[in-house]
Amino acid sequence: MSDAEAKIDLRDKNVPWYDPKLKKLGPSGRELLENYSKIPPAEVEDHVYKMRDEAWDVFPYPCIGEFRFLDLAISLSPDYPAVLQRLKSGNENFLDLGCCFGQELRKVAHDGAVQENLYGSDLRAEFFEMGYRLFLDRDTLKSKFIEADIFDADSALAELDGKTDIVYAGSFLHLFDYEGQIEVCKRLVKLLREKKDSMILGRQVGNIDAGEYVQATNEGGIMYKHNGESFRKMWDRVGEETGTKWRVDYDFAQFEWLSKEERDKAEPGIGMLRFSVFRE
Ligand SMILES: C[S@@+](CC[C@H](N)C(=O)[O-])C[C@H]1O[C@@H](n2cnc3c(N)ncnc32)[C@H](O)[C@@H]1O
Repeated sequence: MSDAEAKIDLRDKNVPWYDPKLKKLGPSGRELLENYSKIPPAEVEDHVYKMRDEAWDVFPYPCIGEFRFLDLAISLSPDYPAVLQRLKSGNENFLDLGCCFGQELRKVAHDGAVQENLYGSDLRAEFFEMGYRLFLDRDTLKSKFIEADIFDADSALAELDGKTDIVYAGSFLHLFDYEGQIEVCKRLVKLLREKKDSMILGRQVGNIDAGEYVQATNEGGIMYKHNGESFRKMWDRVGEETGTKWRVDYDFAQFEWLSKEERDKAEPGIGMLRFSVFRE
């Protein structure tokens, strides 16, 4: 076991991806906690620290250690207005895949989506409990959470096969190597409704120089970091192997939350790939 793996096992906080201090709580995260969860503004930060540390003990992902679970991303997509319109209609289903706290699901619920049509899914059901406690909505949220391993074709997620219109996959595909990502995408093809414009949107860590990188927090220790073109090629292959066609829109940007100093120290070429993949 490597030193990093041992620290992960022990939930050690002395790792570069555990920020002792919240640098800045993004306005969308704060808005959600104050207006959806009705937490008094002066109590928001203490609540966030407490819940972050509890989630760290479930699994110490960088998105938890760096508080990125409150840096809401779905509404930054250029496709968000159309997605929201579709989810307000009451005719379409939404799945937040690898939802962790389910923050993006809460964002669309808060923005007016029909809650009964929203699903969250994760390998670790402990995160669903954390989500209710973070957002204080156990008795009000009408959405459903499904415990499932995305690689298990017989999991409870099968109830959504062919019935899902929109999938959000935030910081999810990058948990796997290239072949793992292909397998997940094929599973998504099965989950999505066989209809033009059923779609997947999301974001994940990428690199201008696409390829496999060592990442201790990933199962298997490898993260395939895409650039836009490699991501598009992956979907071409998924299409060929499933007899389907997909259009990929993307943008790639440097991590906007890093200071200039942190950016200078970061891995060369690293950035965030944001994508929307539409069935044709
Ligand atoms: C890095 S977090 C991303 C959380 C959230 N989607 C976001 O955008 O911040 C990845 C999540 O995927 C879940 N996960 C990891 N492997 C999985 C698998 N095989 N099947 C389903 N969920 C998985 C983890 O438990 C974790 O909650």
